[in-house]
Amino acid sequence: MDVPPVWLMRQAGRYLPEYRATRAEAGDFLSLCYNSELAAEVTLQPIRRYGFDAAILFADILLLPQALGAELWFETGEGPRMSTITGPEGLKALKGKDDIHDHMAPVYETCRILSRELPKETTLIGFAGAPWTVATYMIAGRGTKDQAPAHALRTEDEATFAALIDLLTDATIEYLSKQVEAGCEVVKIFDSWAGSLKGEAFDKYAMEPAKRIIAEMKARHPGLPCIAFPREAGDKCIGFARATGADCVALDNSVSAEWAVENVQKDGCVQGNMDPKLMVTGGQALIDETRRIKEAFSKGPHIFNLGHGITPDADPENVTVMLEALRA
Ligand SMILES: Cc1c2[nH]c(c1CCC(=O)O)Cc1[nH]c(c(CCC(=O)O)c1C)Cc1[nH]c(c(CCC(=O)O)c1C)Cc1[nH]c(c(C)c1CCC(=O)O)C2
Repeated sequence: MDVPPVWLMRQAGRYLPEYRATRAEAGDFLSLCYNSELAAEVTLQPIRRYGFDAAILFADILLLPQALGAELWFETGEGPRMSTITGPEGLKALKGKDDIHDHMAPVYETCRILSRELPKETTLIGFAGAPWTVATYMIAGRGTKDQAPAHALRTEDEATFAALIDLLTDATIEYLSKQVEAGCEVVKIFDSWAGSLKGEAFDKYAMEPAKRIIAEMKARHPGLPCIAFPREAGDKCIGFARATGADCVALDNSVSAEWAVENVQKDGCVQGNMDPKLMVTGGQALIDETRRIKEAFSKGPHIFNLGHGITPDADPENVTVMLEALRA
């Protein structure tokens, strides 16, 4: 059986002691994101330790709204906090799609350092949040369980909501294009809250923006591979690649590998989808599940990954155990 390429979402992160040391040197998470040398260093750490096939740029999906003028900070132990957009005035106060690049210059510099320093065989992945997911944070000012404030704006003032999605779509294209010009070889669009859009709203606000971003990225950068991650979209993953032009659909662990083979992998490459908890609990279950997922997806194109990011309580040794089981 062929060994699939492998990398992990959040592979640079708090479960690694060397990440925690570099983050302490930077001061805090956002300072780390904007310190090109240190952001490149934490991107490289899991590559040195594990030899993953891909490195993902170290940054965050919420840097883009910050570049557009939103306030952003992280509350220790809680997560991101932002200024809120509740109506047309909030939207009007934002900058234009082309006004983000001075703010993002350190991120582009991180890409340039990485494209010099990564081993030739390691693919550099750039990324952005999908417009819907980024909008949920900009509207609520924080992470929410059910994205209720964003759904409320969508139904109560759809003109403002749709204009925000359009701005984010356009700005994401400019942002990702610069990442590619600076050396990223693949781009990934994270739609972490895609699952809370239903029916026509999913088509309009998850599928359409992804389609527009991917079409423009491919027009500007012919042949650029694009990964889409419509997290917890379930049945909506069926046909998602064809509808959006994505070359690969990243799967969360709410769908079974067997279901995904029949319904999603038949159209092209899939990425995923081991439960991140196994990186905490380890043991024989981790080895068995690694082999089971590898085997299940072995008849078609597959990139091994988790269904969501590796968590801070993961044991770094379990990553080695997984890699040995996968590469055996
Ligand atoms: C929703 C979202 C965010 N950021 C991201 C998403 C989409 C994917 C997902 O669903 O996880 C994406 C992201 N965030 C980060 C990356 C870097 C690349 C990677 O290693 O995958 C990527 C691709 C670094 C990060 N982004 C964050 C960390 C932890 C920062 C730290 O305290 O050191 C990292 C490594 C912080 C962050 N950033 C965000 C939240 C909600 C949090 C707090 C939760 C947490 O602490 O884990 C917003």
